[in-house]
Amino acid sequence: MNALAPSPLSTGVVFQAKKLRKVYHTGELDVVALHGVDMELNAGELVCLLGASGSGKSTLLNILGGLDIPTSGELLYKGWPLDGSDENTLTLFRRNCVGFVFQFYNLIPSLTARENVALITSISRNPMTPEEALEMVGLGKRMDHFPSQLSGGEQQRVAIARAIAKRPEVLLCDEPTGALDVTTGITVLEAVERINRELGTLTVVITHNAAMADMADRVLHLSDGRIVDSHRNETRMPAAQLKW
Ligand SMILES: Nc1ncnc2c1ncn2[C@@H]1O[C@H](COP(=O)(O)OP(=O)(O)OP(=O)(O)O)[C@@H](O)[C@H]1O
Repeated sequence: MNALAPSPLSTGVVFQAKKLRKVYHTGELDVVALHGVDMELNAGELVCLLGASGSGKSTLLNILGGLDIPTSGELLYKGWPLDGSDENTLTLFRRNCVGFVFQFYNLIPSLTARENVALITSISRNPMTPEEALEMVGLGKRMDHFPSQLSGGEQQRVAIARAIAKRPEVLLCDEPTGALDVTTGITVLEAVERINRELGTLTVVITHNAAMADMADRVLHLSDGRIVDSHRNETRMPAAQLKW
């Protein structure tokens, strides 16, 4: 089966990056955001990407999600190249295989939670219903509310429901709790944790917050565009028990 078609989740290595390098050219200045990243991400893992501001976390996540391409190096998604050498592969990958959650929720204000999610389910090939997706993030009772009637944490959970409604193999979250207080942030992380556990979605979460790393299977530390440390947690702490 084509790995880029919607399919049951796979096992084994999902992403393989070799010597991934990203240089931004701005005027006369070249900024090297990634300095040769090597890594593998496996099916069903919950991975935390930690690092200081400017260390290259968003650059790496955007490349993993097919929103950007590396300047050089190799990136394979289940053997398919995501390095820009094949635009068709990138398009299919973005459409079928990956869901994104950003710090700001980017919901359409004039649509209800259900309608925001339905925008995606209407163009996906094997989606959940918007109701199923909203139930998964604990918003079964708020489906007909507009974004302005929801708290920040609830809006972020709608954004998560929208990201996972197409049943992507990969969920990429860029500072999903960055705009939220601790208690609300934890409800969002609980939703992420549940999706990873129940759907088996490979989930990568960017954070500045080292306390969040305890909920992950694996923690990758980025510094100055390099992975400087990678460790595996023997047990995952439930998101509800995290403190920061
Ligand atoms: N579009 C761009 N053009 C030029 N430089 C960029 C661009 N995007 C990022 N950079 C630079 O690349 C480096 C890595 O940025 P990146 O956003 O990936 O870091 P980050 O770890 O996600 O930071 P933060 O936690 O602040 O979001 C930084 O030096 C940044 O200024």
